[in-house]
Parts: sequence; C-alpha cells; structure tokens
Amino acid sequence: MATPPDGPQAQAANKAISKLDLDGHNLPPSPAPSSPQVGRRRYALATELVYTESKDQYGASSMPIYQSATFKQTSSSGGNEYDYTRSGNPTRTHLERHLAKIMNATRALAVGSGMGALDVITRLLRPGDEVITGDDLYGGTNRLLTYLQANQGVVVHHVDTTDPERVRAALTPRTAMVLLETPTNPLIKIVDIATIAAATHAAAPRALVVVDNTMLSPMLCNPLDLGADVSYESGTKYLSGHHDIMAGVIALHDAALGDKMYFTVNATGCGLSPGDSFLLMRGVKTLAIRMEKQQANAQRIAEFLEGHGFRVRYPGLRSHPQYDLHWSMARGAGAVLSFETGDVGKSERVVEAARLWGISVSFGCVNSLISMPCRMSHASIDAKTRQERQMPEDIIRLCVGIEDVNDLIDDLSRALVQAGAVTLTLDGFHANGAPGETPSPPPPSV
Ligand SMILES: Cc1ncc(COP(=O)(O)O)c(C=O)c1O
Ligand SMILES: N[C@@H](CCSC[C@H](N)C(=O)O)C(=O)O
Repeated sequence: MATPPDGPQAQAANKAISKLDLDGHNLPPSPAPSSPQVGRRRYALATELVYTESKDQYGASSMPIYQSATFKQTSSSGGNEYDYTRSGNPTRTHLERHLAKIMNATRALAVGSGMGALDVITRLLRPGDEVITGDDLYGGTNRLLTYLQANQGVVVHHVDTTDPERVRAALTPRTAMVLLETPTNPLIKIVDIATIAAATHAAAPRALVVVDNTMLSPMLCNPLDLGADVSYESGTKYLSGHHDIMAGVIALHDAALGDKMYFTVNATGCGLSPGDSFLLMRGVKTLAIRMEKQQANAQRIAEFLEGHGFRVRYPGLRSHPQYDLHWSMARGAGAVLSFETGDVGKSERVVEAARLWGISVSFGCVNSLISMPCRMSHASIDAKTRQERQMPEDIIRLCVGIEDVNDLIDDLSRALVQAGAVTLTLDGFHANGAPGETPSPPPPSV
C-alpha cells in the first residue's frame, strides 16, 4: 500500500485496522441462499482476498460458474438449497460470502451495477423521507436522487458534507438517509464518515448512514467500521479491475435490513449473473496487488504534476487540505486524481493528445484513463448546478492503472506540451494556466 503518513490520527487508524483484522466479527447463524453470511476474517486482507473456502463438490480451486437458471428439486415442496438463479445461485452466494468477509460485513449482496446497488438501497425510502447528501457526487448518483425527488416524493438536501456541522444542521426527524461519498468524484474532497455517522445516529436514530466506497474499495477503507450502516460500491471499478463487467456490491450488518434488500434483489431481478459473479470473484483476488501498483503510479503522477505547477487534487499529496482526515479513515490514497489547466480548450487538447491514456469514463482498472468529468462522467449534472457546486469545467480526471509509470509520465508530458498547457523553460516546463487565471465559462446544459 502507499506509505501511510506518520501522524497520530494515522497511527490510531492503523491500530484500529489491525485490531479489526485480528478480531473479525461474530459469526451469524448458518447461511441460506437468501441470506449469504460472512465467515470470520483470520488473515491480513491481502491473504483473505485470495483465500476462499470453496464448497465445490470436486474441490475446484476456482468456484465454477453455475450457468443454470433453474435447479431440480427433490420433491414438490422443494428440498434443494437453490431453486432459481434470480433468487440465488451458488456462484453468486460464494462471491457474496467472500465480499462480506473482505468488507468486514455480516452480509453482502452482489447486483448488476453500482447504480443497481444504490437503487436497491434507495427503495427503502418512502414519500416524505429526507435524504442528506453531498454537493460533489458522482453524476449517476445525482441523477438517481434527482429522479427520486421528482417522482417519488423524496426530499434531497445537497450540503457540503466536508463540514459535519452542515450535515448536523440539515438533520430533521424526517431524515431517513445520509448518503456520503469519499473521496468525492471528481473533486476528491474528503468526508468524515465517523463524525457524521455518530451525529446522525444521535440526532436521527432512524436514519441510515450509507457510504459509497467506490473510490477506495475495501482494500483501503471499511465504512462499516467507521459507523456507517450500509457500504456499497461499484464493482465495475477496483473490485473487478479489468473493465470487463458491470457490478455493484452492498455490505451491511443489520439482518432485517439485509432481508429487505434481498427482497428487492429477488423481486426486481437485479442480482449479479453467475458469469459476472465468477469474473468479479476472480478480480477481487488480485485487488491488493493491483491497488498497490495503481497507487504507487498515481502518487508519482500526482507529484509530477504538482512539481510542474498544476493544482492537483489527490489525498496522497501533503498539500491536500484534508490529508490528515483522509489518512485517519483510509489505508491508501487510491488511484484517481484530478487537476486543472486553467482553460477548457487546453484541457480538451491535453485529453485528446494523450495516447497511452484512454479517453474513457470509469476508473479502478489496470489500464490508465483520462477524462473531462464535466463532459463525460458528470455530464448528467446540468451546467448551472455544476457551476453552483464549483466544479471547474476544465478539470481533468486521471484514473491510473498498472503500466510502467515512466511511460505514463512521458505520454502525459507530451500531451501537456502539445496542448500548450505548459511553458517550456531551460529546466523543463511548468503549468502556464494557473487555476483562476482564466476562468472557464460553463457550456450549455447537456
Ligand atoms: C463513485 C461512484 N459510485 C457509483 C457509480 C456507479 O457504478 P456503476 O457504473 O457500476 O453503475 C460510479 C460510476 O459509475 C461511481 O463513480
Ligand atoms: N454515460 C454514463 C457515464 C458513466 S460514468 C462512470 C464512472 N462512474 C465514472 O465516474 O467515470 C452515465 O450517464 O451514467
């Protein structure tokens, strides 16, 4: 993992993490397909990621894909653990147990996408319920919340969740959910999960604290250990790691809540397919080694850009204003960073001049990606709202993979020079469009 900082908060966090690793959690009663339960974590996370207890009848080292929609019963009243793949499938159950273990949860559910996971969670909301969430959110999350507000009578409050006092002030007896993202996508702001969870549980006991852990993955953060009620993430990203599947994962402790969510998974048919469950399981086994390399590369690239005068947003940099807070909650900085050139046209030219960096949405994959969030991942947030939320139109997001870091830096340098985003000097080059010098007007809404 990235070198942890040495401050007292970080030391306390590391102590807490190793205690959890040793202690694990109480084992729940024996599992049924409708309630995949966790095994106790015995080893360090990197070991647990690859260590699975396969129940395969032939002792297969890799849980096979049970590519079957239906399962034969021994009598008209059932008799088999599984009846129909929408309700449960051995490959998915195997994955869900493994996910629960690595997410320090009692139960995990695997569904068809990260947004599918948030859909399952938000189906708990009723008309009149209030949701408090951030003002820098993944575009798809913002879109689903906007839909719920417009069509389901749910009231959504967007506040600056980097300030727990703003969340506290927004809590009412009608607050049913506090939905957090950290680091935020794409502004890389850090949100204090533990303080907000404690404040929420004290002031609004029926409210659920839900954390989107996509930007860190269980390798770097376990929101449930910080007081969240539900942790979910897009398995499309770090967990699978190869951009070959869409997946979503929900992890929690509360059994009754887990049953309600399982009801939705079964009733709506959004459970992860056996084939994608297999691929997600395979991806999870290499999470530690991928994350280690991705983070090391991201750190070098962040330092390279900052060293050349760019304003870089990355929690691995000491200059990040919430560096200590991030490291009090997380075991690494992740592999997503963003920076600004000071001009939309320049940013567009940088992105389009890159060769090794693919112009794509998404992140957490073995290959590196470059994007302009305002036009791509966050285009579903209208331009006025983006401006209100201070999302710079010229922001470039880098999602760092496992390539040779020197190749990545060379390609980025060439793109910066070709785009005219840097001034050449005898010593090399430096950013020539400091943020704020040439403010970029937002384009028309998409
Ligand atoms: C932070 C975050 N949460 C959730 C999602 C949704 O995941 P998916 O694309 O798997 O639906 C994404 C990306 O799409 C994301 O970036
Ligand atoms: N067209 C998609 C965009 C997906 S963005 C994927 C990912 N979360 C990211 O941040 O890059 C949509 O409208 O959802």
